[in-house]
Amino acid sequence: MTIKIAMIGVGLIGGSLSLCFKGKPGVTVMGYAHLEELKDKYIASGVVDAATLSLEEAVQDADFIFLCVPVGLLESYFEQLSRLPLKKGCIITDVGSTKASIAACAEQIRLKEAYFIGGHPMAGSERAGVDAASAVLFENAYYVLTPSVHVPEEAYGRLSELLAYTRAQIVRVEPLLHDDIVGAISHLPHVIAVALVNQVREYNESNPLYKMLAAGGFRDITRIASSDAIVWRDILLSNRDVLLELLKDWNSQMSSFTTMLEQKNGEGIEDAFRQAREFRSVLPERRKGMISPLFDLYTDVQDAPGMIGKIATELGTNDINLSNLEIIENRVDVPGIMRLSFRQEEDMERAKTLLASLGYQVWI
Ligand SMILES: NC(=O)C1=CN([C@@H]2O[C@H](COP(=O)(O)OP(=O)(O)OC[C@H]3O[C@@H](n4cnc5c(N)ncnc54)[C@H](O)[C@@H]3O)[C@@H](O)[C@H]2O)C=CC1
Ligand SMILES: O=C(O)C(=O)Cc1ccc(O)cc1
Repeated sequence: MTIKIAMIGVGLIGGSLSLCFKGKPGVTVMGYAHLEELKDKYIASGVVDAATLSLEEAVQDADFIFLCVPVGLLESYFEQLSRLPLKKGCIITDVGSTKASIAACAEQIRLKEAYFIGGHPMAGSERAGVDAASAVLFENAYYVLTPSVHVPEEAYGRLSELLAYTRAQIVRVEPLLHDDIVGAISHLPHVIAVALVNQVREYNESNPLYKMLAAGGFRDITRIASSDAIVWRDILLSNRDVLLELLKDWNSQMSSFTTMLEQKNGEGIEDAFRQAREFRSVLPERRKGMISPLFDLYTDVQDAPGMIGKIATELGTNDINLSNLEIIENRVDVPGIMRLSFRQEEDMERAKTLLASLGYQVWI
């Protein structure tokens, strides 16, 4: 069986998806570029099998079409696709960071013989362009899909099956709920990071010592302020209503700090820090992701480097899929704990039995 995938926009996300699919049995990836120099670059970088400047040629006979352009261009591409001859049963999906506007567009322009399923891989970086693409970008991340009621389960299943190549975990979410949640956990933090960096940038104009001393921590917590301006302009404008509400709440959080400082309310400041720490401590600790937890197993660590190799080999030999392995060190002079995370509860149970039989002390 052959599968043709058309990638419309081969940047960080389109390029990373292409790398996940290219070379898989029967799969060919065709990139669409809107500029001649990009077409040559896509081919030269080896992320796609072929590239074209013609949208019609890119999508001809495609089984899957991925729209990987900035959010502000999604509707125009969707509309163009609805007027092109597409393969019967073709699945069009997107990777936009907002889901309500493209879902509304797909609701208005009903495709005849193709299906639209909105998508959002919940992983990325502050980098942009095909040079930043990576085959492992989505591993261990969540991948949101927002199928409408008109999409048959068969089509949803076909897309989920293809996305298994990304090694991400599929989560089904309603578009409006997606935008509310992602607005709070991703879009608002980007706004805050940019505002914070710009505030310090302005202070720095009168005293360059700000920049000099801002190395390290400040740089780390504001990493996302280096994200692509066009991509983020489109995301914020597309999720404008949600963000306006979130910013009202953010302003009231800031006002509460202003009041506590004016009133020298030390107890209130302590409470704010304690409440934040408590909630943060129950956030899932996996590096990428948002909703469902992993299944975790713990064991004492005597010799971390040696044990990691041994345990990973034992699990691999027994076909147990380990999702993540982490050493949690509390103090430098005290042996830490190893956390083994599994996507499937069954894998965790099998690992527990296996490691216990090998003499390891394990607990959940
Ligand atoms: N940056 C991130 O970490 C994430 C981004 N997304 C979403 O993925 C989408 C793509 O973003 P990135 O890959 O980060 O951006 P990018 O800038 O790396 O890639 C965008 C691609 O679209 C192409 N493009 C720009 N204008 C075009 C046009 N008029 N016609 C055709 N192609 C055009 C660019 O040449 C580039 O290949 C956006 O909708 C974004 O919201 C989703 C998850 C994570
Ligand atoms: O750089 C980071 O950490 C990100 O926040 C990446 C990111 C950007 C946009 C998305 O829609 C999802 C993930």
